[in-house]
Amino acid sequence: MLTIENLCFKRDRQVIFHQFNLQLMDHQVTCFLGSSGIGKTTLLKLIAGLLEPMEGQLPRSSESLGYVFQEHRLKPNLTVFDNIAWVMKPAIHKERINQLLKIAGLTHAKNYYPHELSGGMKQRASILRALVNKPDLILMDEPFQALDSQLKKEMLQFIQTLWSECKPTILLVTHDLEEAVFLGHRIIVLGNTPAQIIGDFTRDSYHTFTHDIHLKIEKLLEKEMEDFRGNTELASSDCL
Ligand SMILES: Nc1ncnc2c1ncn2[C@@H]1O[C@H](COP(=O)(O)OP(=O)(O)OP(=O)(O)O)[C@@H](O)[C@H]1O
Repeated sequence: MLTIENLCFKRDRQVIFHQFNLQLMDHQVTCFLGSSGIGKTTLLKLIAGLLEPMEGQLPRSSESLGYVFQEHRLKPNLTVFDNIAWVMKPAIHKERINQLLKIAGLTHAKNYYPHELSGGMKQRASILRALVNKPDLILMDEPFQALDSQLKKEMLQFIQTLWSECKPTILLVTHDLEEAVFLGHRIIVLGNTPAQIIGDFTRDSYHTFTHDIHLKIEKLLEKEMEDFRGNTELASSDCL
């Protein structure tokens, strides 16, 4: 179980989390949805230990943690293979890189440099880099946003295959409900300021999210966007 207790965090004067609590099951994919700027990336960075909370308890920053950032962050002077090998722990056999490249359809590009890759290939390579050490916890921040719909489908399938391989705990931030429904065992919707959980949905006994749940989440997101627009308009009229 991954437990966040009484988390408080602010940026400049903006309070992003105030006494925020969350419990997440191990070996599940949990997806976070919510309007832009609500604090989804901040939450991942706090969990990863990249940001320090003002108060509260976060899960211990696990040694075996993989982080897929919004942008690919590949080293430009290393090939795809070497980018992955560069972060690999000595205990892991290099054959794992070849296996992962095969699953991701990147075998032919293993000796390419990042500038020779398409956006989707770069993103796949950076996902492999985050997975190579078989981390127990994988944090993914909108990893598919740069991909076209076909590639996104393939990547979703790819992540599902990788999840079935060793069942890591995955926390995925996304704006795409279909993506969350496809991959998530649980979907958490964040709203309000400071951020709160305004929706929390788990798959039903048939292991799917029902149509009803889809509609509920869509409604929550729409309402959240309306409130967000309202607040932005108020804020800009305050400036006049
Ligand atoms: N480096 C920073 N310095 C100051 N404020 C920041 C910084 N990064 C983010 N923020 C602010 O923190 C708040 C939460 O940002 P965060 O990136 O976590 O939101 P998000 O929900 O991930 O948004 P998006 O969906 O657009 O990626 C926002 O109001 C943002 O302006």
